Amino acid sequence: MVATRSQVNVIQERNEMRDEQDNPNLGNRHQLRNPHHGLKEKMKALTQLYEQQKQSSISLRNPSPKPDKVRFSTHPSVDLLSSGSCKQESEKRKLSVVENQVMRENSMPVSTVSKTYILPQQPPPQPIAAVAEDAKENIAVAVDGGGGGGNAEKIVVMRENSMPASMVSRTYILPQQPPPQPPAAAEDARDKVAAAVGGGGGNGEKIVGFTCPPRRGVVTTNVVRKLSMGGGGGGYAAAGGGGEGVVKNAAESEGVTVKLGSVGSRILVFVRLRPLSKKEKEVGSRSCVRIVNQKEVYLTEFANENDYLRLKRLRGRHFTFDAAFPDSSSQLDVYSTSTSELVEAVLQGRNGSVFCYGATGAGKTFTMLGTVENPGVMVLAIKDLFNKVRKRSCDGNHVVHLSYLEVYNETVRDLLSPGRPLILREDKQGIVAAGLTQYRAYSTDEVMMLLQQGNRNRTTEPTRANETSSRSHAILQVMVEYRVKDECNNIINRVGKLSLIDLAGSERAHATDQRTLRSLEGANINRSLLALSSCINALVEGKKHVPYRNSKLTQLLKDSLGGPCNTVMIANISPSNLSFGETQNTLHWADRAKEIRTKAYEANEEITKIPNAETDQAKLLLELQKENHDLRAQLARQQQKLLMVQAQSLAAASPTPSTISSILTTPPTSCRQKERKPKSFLPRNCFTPESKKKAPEETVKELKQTIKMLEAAMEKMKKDHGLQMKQKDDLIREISQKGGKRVVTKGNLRPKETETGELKSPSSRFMSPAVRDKKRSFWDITTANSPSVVTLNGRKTRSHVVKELAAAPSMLLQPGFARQKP
Ligand SMILES: Nc1ncnc2c1ncn2[C@@H]1O[C@H](COP(=O)(O)OP(=O)(O)OP(=O)(O)O)[C@@H](O)[C@H]1O
Repeated sequence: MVATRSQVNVIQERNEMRDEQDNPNLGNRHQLRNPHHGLKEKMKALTQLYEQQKQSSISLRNPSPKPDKVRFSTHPSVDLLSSGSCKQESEKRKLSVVENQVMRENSMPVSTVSKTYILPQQPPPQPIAAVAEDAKENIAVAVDGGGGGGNAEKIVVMRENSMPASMVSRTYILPQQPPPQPPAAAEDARDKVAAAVGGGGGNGEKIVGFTCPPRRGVVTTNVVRKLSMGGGGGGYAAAGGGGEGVVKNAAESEGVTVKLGSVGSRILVFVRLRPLSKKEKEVGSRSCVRIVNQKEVYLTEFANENDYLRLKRLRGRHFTFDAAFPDSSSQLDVYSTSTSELVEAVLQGRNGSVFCYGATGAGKTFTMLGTVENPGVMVLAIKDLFNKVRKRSCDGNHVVHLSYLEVYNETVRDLLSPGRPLILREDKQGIVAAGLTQYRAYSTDEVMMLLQQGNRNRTTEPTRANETSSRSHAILQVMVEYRVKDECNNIINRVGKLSLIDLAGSERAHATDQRTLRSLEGANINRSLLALSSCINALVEGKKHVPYRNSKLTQLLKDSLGGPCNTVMIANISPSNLSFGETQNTLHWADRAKEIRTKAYEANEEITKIPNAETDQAKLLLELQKENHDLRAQLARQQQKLLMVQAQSLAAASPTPSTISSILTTPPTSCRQKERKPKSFLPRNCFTPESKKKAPEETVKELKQTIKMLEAAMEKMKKDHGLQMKQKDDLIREISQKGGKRVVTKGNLRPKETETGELKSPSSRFMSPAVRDKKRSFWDITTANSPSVVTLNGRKTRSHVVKELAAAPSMLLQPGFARQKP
């Protein structure tokens, strides 16, 4: 008969209480011996209270002849009737309550305590009393469940933290992890412990807890691994998911979030369970895998029907991973939990690898490639990548390159342009397949097309386990190059590489196909997978030499396993009990792989600095261009001013309207010059892109010359202006001198008629400048459009104006104003 720890404790307490009664001095010793004394005291008090309340309710229902003699307070330690006799009575009752309980617990049928599942959920901190209450409830469940008796399986689900030690029937804690040993030896050791505990395979549940001390350089997850062997009606039927005793857990509905870097730089391991296939259902296979809490995988081995000795014996194992996907998980669930962060990291210039591992037909290709309706990780990753690239295209330039290869029978082949086998070479980038085609991809559709093309070239054959079994390992590599300028104008070049690997599945060789091509393929696949396991072992054990060179596959995976890379492993498993061996093997290696640590790394980033001298010259060029622009604007303003002054002075000095109009309308010399030769002041290519190609010194020289020319032009204009002013002054002086000698009258002004009696034309009267000055009219000004005829003084005369009027089109020549010809 198996006694639970709680039962052992209660018996112990009873003995201690008796000892205390016999010898009160033992109280101190008891306290020292039991570190949980306080908790137990409280538990005891609570148990008593519970019993007291039960008693009182019974007594209320069946009133005793002396009902008033015993009354209970709400707290067991406070007795309202504190007489000496009552105290004795209550002490006696306390003892009898404990005895009753022990009796009941001892009489519980063993088969009722069949299993204890520990959920790693962290409850909020509770007061000790609450914990004790919890514990009591759990005991009650376990004990009361016995009422049902028989072999019925009872499952107690409780939180890890709230579980008192007394609840576990037997817990063997191995004090120290034995030195690293080959997997088979480790397996053996565990089995031995289990066998020792399981004994003859009685009815009771035996639970063995392993607490592994942290390995060298390994992050421990503080999860108690359990190996359980049961017999009879108990055992792992519920864990097997065979339909009986299904454990429902609220935590199942919780989302699993796995953050890169949140667990250091170790490989993240996920497990994906596929649904039972039609074929498997037809042959009546049962599911032997169950996923609980989205992280834990329970594997059950059902006994062989022909093995009558072990018919009732079940063997199972429990594994914990970063996440475990049940058969109902969608492709998107798998992608977003396992790979989406890797894609983001690749855009930051980091390397990432995802590889699917598992037995043939376990669902590796389905996870990686998927179908048209259910695209897998490769397709979803590429879609996501291009979406992200499109969103960031405003920041810089992205270039996506793609390659797709397979390793078949230890030869590497290009799937995008099949041809001769490729040779692997090691260079500073790592192991590369020489001559592998790198396609530049511009869109998701294009990549999809390339993928389809590559998959058509991939070697697949129907096998016993899978109609379309991949007989090769396929590696799709996507390289993303990202170029951007930072604030200092430096060019940052980031290169990230994402490797998506669909491994071939191993299959057990059968005697019948020993000499077939399939068996040769199988042998090669197994060889490379064996090489992969050796590498995993070496990496986990921290060995200096990792045998990557043992196979082409491990050579290609060197970066992903032990290099600077974010690596994700998806272990695919079948739920069928017929594939138990393969599933156990896969889970075992996945569990090992969890402990591989990848190298610390930084983003593959290259910064190209633009030399300071170059930036200085570029700055100088810009400054000079700006200065040039300002000077031109300034010059234009000066010219405008100058023109205004000229116009005003001329208007004041010379009444010739045409002169004024010509000044106003005719652009200044410099402007005319500019019009004719627009590139005379500035170099032809000052603002053209070619100017960038010229040496800055040359540009500076040209600009200086331009400035000089502009200054000279301005000087000339000033001189002209001064000259004109002088002329004006002379003219005024002359007029004033003439005016001083004779008085100008109308008569004087009128020219004397010639002796021939010939009358001068009226226009001759207007020869005098004084009169001309006075008689300026609107019409004269309008003639400004006429071609300028300049006199000696450089001014126009009215006669000229009149002459011109006939020729020049003016308002007078407009209809209604037409001048009659004499
Ligand atoms: N999660 C899943 N949901 C539905 N069907 C699945 C799932 N996983 C796998 N399958 C189906 O199981 C069968 C085998 O899967 P798959 O070809 O992916 O196995 P595999 O591990 O790649 O095998 P091999 O190593 O021989 O290539 C396929 O018909 C596939 O559609």
